Amino acid sequence: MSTDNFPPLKNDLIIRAAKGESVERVPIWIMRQAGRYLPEFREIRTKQSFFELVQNPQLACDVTMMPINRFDLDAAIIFSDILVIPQALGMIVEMLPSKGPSFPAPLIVPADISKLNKDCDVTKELSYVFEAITLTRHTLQGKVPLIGFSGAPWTLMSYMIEGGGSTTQSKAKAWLYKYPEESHELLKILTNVIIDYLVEQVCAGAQLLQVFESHAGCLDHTLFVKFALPYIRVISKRVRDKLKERKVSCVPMIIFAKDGHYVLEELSQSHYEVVGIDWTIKPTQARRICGETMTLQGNLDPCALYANKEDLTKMAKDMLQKFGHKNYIANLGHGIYPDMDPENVKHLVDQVHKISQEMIQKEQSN
Ligand SMILES: Cc1c2[nH]c(c1CCC(=O)O)Cc1[nH]c(c(CCC(=O)O)c1C)Cc1[nH]c(c(CCC(=O)O)c1C)Cc1[nH]c(c(C)c1CCC(=O)O)C2
Repeated sequence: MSTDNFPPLKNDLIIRAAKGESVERVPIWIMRQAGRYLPEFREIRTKQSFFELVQNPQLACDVTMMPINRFDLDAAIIFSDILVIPQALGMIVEMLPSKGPSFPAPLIVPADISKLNKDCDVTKELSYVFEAITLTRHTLQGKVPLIGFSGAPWTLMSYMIEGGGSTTQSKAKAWLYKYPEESHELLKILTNVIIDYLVEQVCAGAQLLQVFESHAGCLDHTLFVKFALPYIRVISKRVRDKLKERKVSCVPMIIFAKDGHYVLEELSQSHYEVVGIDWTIKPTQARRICGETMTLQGNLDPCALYANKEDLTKMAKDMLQKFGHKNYIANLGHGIYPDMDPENVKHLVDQVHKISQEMIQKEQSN
């Protein structure tokens, strides 16, 4: 499928917001917008395993389109997972029904790094993601932009050592204290793969990129600055350089470090157009730290969607007033939960549009 005849973009609100340009209404998308809270997703999951969906470009495209067909969202995000990178490096990852991701053979000691296929050809190993992106760009017919993504090095490293979810990340953190050099070696391997992966996603048609540092919250400032931040910075720089070399226009990049309020200043100076924030920091404080010209994304508590519609409207309004309509992309502060009522998602999306449009019109008439 061709990558040089994509349909023209009809809604570029999120791209304009990411670049700090003016918008007529605030764009909104929802992290994990294609997921188990949608009955049509649960239906398709009765027939296919999670990674069967991810690895089949047509099915991945169909799932990506599910929330776009239902709600007035301003971006699609390619249906995939951050754990496709450990898979490309040769690790086995299973998605267990009530447990989430699981690695039957995690990395235990630094010598295990040598088992990784560190020179893997990303173009080949993850070709299904690139095919899904190109197919989805055509299927979207320019309705909204398509976001590509990757996990950040520390988050991927911690999954590869923990072998699944963990509240303390203590096995992975032990590496940082006991084996700092080998930890850097692993982080460098991951960074190189992530860079190639993101560049290929843009070449395949991704119009924005989000880097997920989901496990920022278990580090302290010193560890983050040593083991996470340098790689986050190298990624944004090298992705831009590599795209330039290939004469492909760069796309806006979003860094989202869950629970990363303690490194917001550093993240806002890491050459990403957008900083995503969770609900543990006040919007006004995030603005103060990141500056007026930084585009912020977030940060409604995902549980706010359990509230009644009237209260949800108030929370949407409050969020818009605090962030302001400029340099802002509305979103939750983390992924949506599987038991959420899709009706409430629709309400949030529509209210963000309605309220922000009124705010902007009122400001223009003054
Ligand atoms: C940490 C992480 C993962 N995956 C991801 C992250 C970073 C974001 C975050 O911090 O949550 C990213 C991700 N995972 C998924 C997407 C798809 C795009 C989207 O709609 O946002 C994205 C962007 C689909 C998914 N990834 C997963 C599902 C549900 C799996 C299923 O259908 O059984 C979906 C729709 C599984 C997954 N994948 C992962 C976990 C922890 C789980 C289990 C938890 C859960 O079930 O929600 C790893």
